[in-house]
Amino acid sequence: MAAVMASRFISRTSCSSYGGAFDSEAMTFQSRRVPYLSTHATTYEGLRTRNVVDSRQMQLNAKATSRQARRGTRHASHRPWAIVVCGSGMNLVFVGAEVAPWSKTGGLGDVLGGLPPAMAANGHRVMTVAPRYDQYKDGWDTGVLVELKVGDRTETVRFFHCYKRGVDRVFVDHPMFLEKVWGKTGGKIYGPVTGTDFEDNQLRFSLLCQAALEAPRVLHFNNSKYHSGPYGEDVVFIANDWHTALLPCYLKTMYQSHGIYKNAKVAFCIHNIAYQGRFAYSDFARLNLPDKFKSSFDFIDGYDKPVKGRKINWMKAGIIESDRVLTVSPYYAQELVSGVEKGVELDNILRMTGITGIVNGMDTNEWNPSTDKYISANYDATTVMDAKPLNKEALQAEVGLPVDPNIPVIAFIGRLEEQKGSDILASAIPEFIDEDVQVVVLGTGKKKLERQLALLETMFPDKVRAHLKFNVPLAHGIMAGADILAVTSRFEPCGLIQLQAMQYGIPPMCSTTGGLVDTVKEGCTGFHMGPFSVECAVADKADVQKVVKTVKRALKVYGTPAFAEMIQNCMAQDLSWKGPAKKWEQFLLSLGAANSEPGIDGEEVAPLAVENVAAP
Ligand SMILES: Nc1ncnc2c1ncn2[C@@H]1O[C@H](COP(=O)(O)OP(=O)(O)O[C@H]2O[C@H](CO)[C@@H](O)[C@H](O)[C@H]2O)[C@@H](O)[C@H]1O
Repeated sequence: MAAVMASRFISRTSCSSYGGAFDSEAMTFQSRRVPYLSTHATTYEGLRTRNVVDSRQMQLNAKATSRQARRGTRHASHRPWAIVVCGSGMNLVFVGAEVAPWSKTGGLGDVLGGLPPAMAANGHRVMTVAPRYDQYKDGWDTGVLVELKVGDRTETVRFFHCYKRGVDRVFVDHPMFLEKVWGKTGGKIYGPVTGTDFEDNQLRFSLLCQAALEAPRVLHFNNSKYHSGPYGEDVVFIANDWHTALLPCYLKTMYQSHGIYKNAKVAFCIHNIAYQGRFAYSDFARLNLPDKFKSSFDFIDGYDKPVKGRKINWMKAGIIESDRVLTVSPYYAQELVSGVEKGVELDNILRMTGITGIVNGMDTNEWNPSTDKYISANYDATTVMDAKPLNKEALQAEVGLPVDPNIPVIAFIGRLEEQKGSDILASAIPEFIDEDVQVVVLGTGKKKLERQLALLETMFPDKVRAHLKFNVPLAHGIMAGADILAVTSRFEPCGLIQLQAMQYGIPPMCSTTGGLVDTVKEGCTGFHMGPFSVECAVADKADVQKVVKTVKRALKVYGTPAFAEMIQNCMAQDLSWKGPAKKWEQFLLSLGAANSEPGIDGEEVAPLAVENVAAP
């Protein structure tokens, strides 16, 4: 440990000038730390020390630019897509286990894909740090390596990078990530099969947290015309879910106690409290943290998994050790502090720390029915009624259901886990399938839940299709072609699926929980079924009836002027990250990190940039 700590802090003394001139001195510092890398580094565009800018001058330039932007006088006419100029803002570093489109198993990846560009568009300097699970075509080798103490070994990680939509996308390269997934990012990020952790997950995510703390200090980027050099120390880290919960602990013990990152802050965002990272108490030793942190991790529950009795709980520590905690909708924030059931035994801690809810936005570049490359007939609010039958026919043909645009199609898309209540839907289907209706399910997850849906397809071959895959084009095809989206979640922190549905003119039919309450209005943009039991062992009979009743109610409205109005209401909303990004800005400013300033009212940088589509 000591040796690594030493090498870590040498950089501090040898780079005392940074924050001043981002020049070749900094490069020398890079080379000193990792001498055998200097030649690689010079081949990397992002690391070249062209455009040397004095940081103070740079800030003044940025402020002037920002003022011009507010007056609307500065547009990059030579690049018609570059419609944004940036203010001085904040230095933001989002850290997460997945980042779409490079890696995604669900909504966490979407948020780390979509929110950072929206923050960049508002004038902030933004980086994401996520593992390199694959050989991403667009991720370049920075040639920068750091050594980190992970468990009882010293590991070397290498940083890869690309700059997209105003965001520095940093990927942490290490065999613990790359060799696990190796070209198949879907579903293998966390374990060999759904619901099972990789044995070394604690080490993998310890490595991610430490690498994320190094990235703003050691990486020098000149891609943006508004910012250059390293991010430095006045940074706000945004840690997402339990995988990143060690970040505030390492920040305090490895950096702040040595005078580094003194003014940095950490916000901890809960996307799903059901996954907390509970491990054996003895595993605390693997984390290389001083004993004083033990109480933040200490946790006792009544479960036998992964071990009986006393445990460590990563999320608990993340909540306690961060500066502030937030989650992805206001209603979910209320639920989390309401009691043990919804707060999953961390409600007491959250009542102590407090928690803020900001509803998620969605990526309206990826999900735009008027430009969607995956759908048969592109449309907007004025043409939706003409396009829907065409897209429905295409969907029915693709999944092998009888092609008839007059039959209403109910869709379900999601991870097949108890949270999403696919078992509740499966129990309800036989009770409403006699109606004139078809059901299309797209999901992958627990084998038991997959089998249940596959069986329904066998029982009702002309009416039910279960595609047990992770299939992005089909997800888009479903959104364009279906009429109603069933969201049968037992709990739902925010939910992006209902936002995507509304964006495509599909009124969701949803349980009354979490972000579904904040985003779907009964009778206006969708149908509410009422709250469901969070008991996961079996599908509660009363909840099954709520689904059956609401399906029948929705089918009565389908095809009427009231339904057409709901479609219009759905499509009239601005569901993009623009509004939520402003709320995030207010929240992050309230942390008071040094040199934090508001940004500007921006649009997304390069909204149509084709290079944003990452491909393994
Ligand atoms: N089989 C499949 N094929 C293709 N695409 C599929 C798919 N299954 C799911 N998806 C996609 O994955 C995403 C799912 O996002 P959600 O937010 O609805 O749920 P998730 O529970 O994963 O996220 C968690 O984090 C997010 C982000 O904060 C919260 O909104 C949410 O409530 C919380 O549970 C959507 O983009 C959806 O289109």
